[in-house]
Amino acid sequence: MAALNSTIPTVDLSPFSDPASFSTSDRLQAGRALVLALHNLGFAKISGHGVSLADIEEMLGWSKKLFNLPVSEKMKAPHPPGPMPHRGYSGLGVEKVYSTDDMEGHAPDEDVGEALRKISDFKENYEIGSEYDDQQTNIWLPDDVLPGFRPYMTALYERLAEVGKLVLSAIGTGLELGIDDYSALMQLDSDRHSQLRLLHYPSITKDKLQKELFTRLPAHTDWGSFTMLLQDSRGGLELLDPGAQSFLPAIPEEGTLVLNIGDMLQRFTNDYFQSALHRVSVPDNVVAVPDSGIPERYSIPFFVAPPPSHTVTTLPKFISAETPAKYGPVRFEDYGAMRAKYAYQDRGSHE
Ligand SMILES: O=C(O)CCC(=O)C(=O)O
Ligand SMILES: [Fe+2]
Repeated sequence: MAALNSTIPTVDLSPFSDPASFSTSDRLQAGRALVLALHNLGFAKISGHGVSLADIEEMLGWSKKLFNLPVSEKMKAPHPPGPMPHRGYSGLGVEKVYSTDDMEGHAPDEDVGEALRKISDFKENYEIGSEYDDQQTNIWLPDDVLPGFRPYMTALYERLAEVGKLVLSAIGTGLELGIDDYSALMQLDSDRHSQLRLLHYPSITKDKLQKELFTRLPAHTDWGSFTMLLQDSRGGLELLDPGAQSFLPAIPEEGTLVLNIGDMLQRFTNDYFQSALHRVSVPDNVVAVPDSGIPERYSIPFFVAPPPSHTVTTLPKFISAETPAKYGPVRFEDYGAMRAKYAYQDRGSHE
């Protein structure tokens, strides 16, 4: 079921997306293949997830339409100055992604947010949540700026939330969880509190990247349950192989999504699945074009997350004498606030 593709396995989830055509034992086999990949690496590529090539083209098409708008139009749906709500448009250099390691090692009087910003992220992003989210309200462009964008993205959110459920059920099947453990796993997915993110990395000269004034996206882990990501044919996403301690490129493969474990599934499984450290760099084979530099890139991650009020605890099944508990219970909302604290310059009420 798992095929090797430049060492990142691709797992076919058709037995879950098209259950009528497959047997229970096909589902078990596919689930086990997924669990094996996630246990070994913390990430995998998935196919057979039910999102067609035409859907993928359409998603990237809308994202391009959005980012092609003049900045003055995009700024009609501005992300607020602080980290919450994490909604709307952020222009180049506004949001800063970082890892927990980056938060440490600063002098007590140092402005950590400013120190992190010495290298800015050369990307623009637009954040969308569920229309039914009771904590964060979407920030939409006025309808006449990009007609059809809001209904398309609202439907896309719902669609990807379903794919997220399918992935989680494949994980639960592969782990062969009993009914109670399975329902605890399912609580790591709230249809209303996940996040759809549109990302655009404009072209940039190699010189700028080499002088280390800018990065596309520095190494970090995602803090939700898991992430499903679509990238265009340019590539650039790299994930750390924890065994080899080297980054593996997620070479774009038509129709596949990249799945990576986030901090909540790591805690839930006591490191049986490790949260994948990943970054966006410039693929080795990319040729810089004179004047414009390295070509632009688009990606669309969907972050599956628990409800904000949910306290994530490790499943006893993953605790033993050889693997003692590593993590205490954590309320997802508190954890997210801690991780997002420096993402925007105005740290809002989370300071
Ligand atoms: O653009 C990508 O491929 C990665 C995006 C990502 O890791 C993130 O937004 O957390
Ligand atoms: Fe990420």
